[in-house]
Amino acid sequence: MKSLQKLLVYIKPYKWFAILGPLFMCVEVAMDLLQPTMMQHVIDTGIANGNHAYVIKLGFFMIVSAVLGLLGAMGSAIYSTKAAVYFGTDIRQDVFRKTEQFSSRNHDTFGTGKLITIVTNDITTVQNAVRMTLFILVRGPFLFVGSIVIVWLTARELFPILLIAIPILSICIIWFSVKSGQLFQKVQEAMDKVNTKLQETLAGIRVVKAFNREEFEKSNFKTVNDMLTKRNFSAEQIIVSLMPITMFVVNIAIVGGMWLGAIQVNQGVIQVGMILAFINYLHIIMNGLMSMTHVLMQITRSFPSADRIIQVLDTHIDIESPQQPTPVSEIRGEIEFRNVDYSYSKNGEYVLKNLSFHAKSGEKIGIIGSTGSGKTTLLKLIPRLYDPDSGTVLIDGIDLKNHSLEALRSAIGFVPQKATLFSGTIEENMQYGKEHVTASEMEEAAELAAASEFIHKLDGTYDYTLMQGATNLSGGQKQRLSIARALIRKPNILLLDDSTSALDAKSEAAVQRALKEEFPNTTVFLIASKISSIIDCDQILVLEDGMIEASGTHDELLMKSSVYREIYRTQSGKEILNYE
Ligand SMILES: Nc1ncnc2c1ncn2[C@@H]1O[C@H](COP(=O)(O)OP(=O)(O)OP(=O)(O)O)[C@@H](O)[C@H]1O
Repeated sequence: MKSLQKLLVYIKPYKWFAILGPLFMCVEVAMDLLQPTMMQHVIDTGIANGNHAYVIKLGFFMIVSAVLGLLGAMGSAIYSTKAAVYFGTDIRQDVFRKTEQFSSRNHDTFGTGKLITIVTNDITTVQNAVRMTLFILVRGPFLFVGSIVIVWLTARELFPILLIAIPILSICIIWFSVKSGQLFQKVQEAMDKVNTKLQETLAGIRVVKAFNREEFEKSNFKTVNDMLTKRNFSAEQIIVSLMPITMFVVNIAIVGGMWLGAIQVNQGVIQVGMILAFINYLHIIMNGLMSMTHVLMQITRSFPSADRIIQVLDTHIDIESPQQPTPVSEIRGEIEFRNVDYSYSKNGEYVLKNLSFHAKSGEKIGIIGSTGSGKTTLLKLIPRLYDPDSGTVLIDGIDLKNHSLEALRSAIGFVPQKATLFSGTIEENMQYGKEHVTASEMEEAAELAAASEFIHKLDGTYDYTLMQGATNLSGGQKQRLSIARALIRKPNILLLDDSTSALDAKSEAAVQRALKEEFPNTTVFLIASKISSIIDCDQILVLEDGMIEASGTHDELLMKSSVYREIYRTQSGKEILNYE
């Protein structure tokens, strides 16, 4: 409820549409309410007395009121829809902007499946609730209250029937609205699971096929899909069973009205036209109540959706640029970790434990260690994708948290473990590295990343279009493009997370050489699984279970690190005998 109220600020810019919609609706409702009374007069005054002129006159008024009603309904539909659609568009834009600002930890908390459900389903649900509220909510109470008032004024003899029927109808409607709200919350949760499963399976479809796991995934998907169907079914059942129940109550009321009316017509108290008008008003009352119910259901259904949207919009972004960053003319790339601890979950085990090291500007730092020892996590702390739980990371002697986030990230070239490229041309992907990139800059970066040769074989070279996930490139080609994209910005800090693993030995050597010769002042962090990839580094960090087991040059580590020696022995087949 509160969340929906909070979201209503998004209607402010479209307040005129939101006012005009219900105003037009008032015209329609007024015209609808006039019809039965006019009909009553046509029967009781015109037809009963053989007054043809009166019948024609009222018939003309009835047509005019029907046309006005139609115009009112159209105007209301147009303006209500405009207000609701723009409202939804603005929220979608803000939710997208917010998720872009999310830190990696914020992302981990929500999960991609849930975020997609929020941007697609939840916003549409809230948008529909606003549209229906503007379009129908005014209509429902107006028809309802208007009919009751008119029956009181013109057919008071039949009013007792309403006194019984209306409370019964109201109780049914309130119960159905509350129940449907609870059930739709469960529908949304089931929808999250379907989205997450779908996204995961589609992203990994090649692995699914290669391992012949189609049947397994099919049955997994069936489980979550069946759950969604079951919950949808329960929720929809509630909605569809409301109409027959309401109809039943109204029909009983009509029978009661006719019975009471017949007695009074016999006694000469009322005329037949009044009974017909009363039955019409009963139908209008039911229509009004049904409209209100649909809106109430849509509104209660939108509560959980609004909560989830607000959850995103109100999420505290745990990594933000400082209000007053320490002014620096240029980030040189001297990096120091001081007693850094990091854990992915608040009370979880530390992935990095009391980590300390110092890298001078322009140094090449190799990182090696067993799987899950924390290498990638260490790298991710440098562009502040995560912040340490304790300890400090300093660049050029200044705590990372005091650097402008934009300036910091602009100084860094990052090549993630999994080469992530976007659908679009190669040039557009290069522009991720540098916005206004020239043809010669692209060529230079591609050359350094050993990507030029294969790009020139592609149809359209830099205009070649990559499909979603760059599935029309090989793993090695994706890696090279990903490296070129990082090099194109001539970064002062370059982070390579096992980025040459899919390159052949010759290409890897070419990239290593290019880094050394063309980027002598760039501090490079190079995670590798092969010692040969980091053998020439100025400093190598050996990570073991989140701690630095040892650091030094290749020769120093052969002397002092048993872990490093073991890796070397396994990879080269050589024993090192002369260590202390
Ligand atoms: N987003 C995450 N949420 C929770 N735990 C994570 C997350 N990412 C990594 N971890 C855990 O943190 C630990 C270190 O992971 P990390 O990716 O840093 O290791 P790594 O040394 O780079 O491994 P590899 O050599 O396999 O790439 C692992 O135990 C991993 O399960």
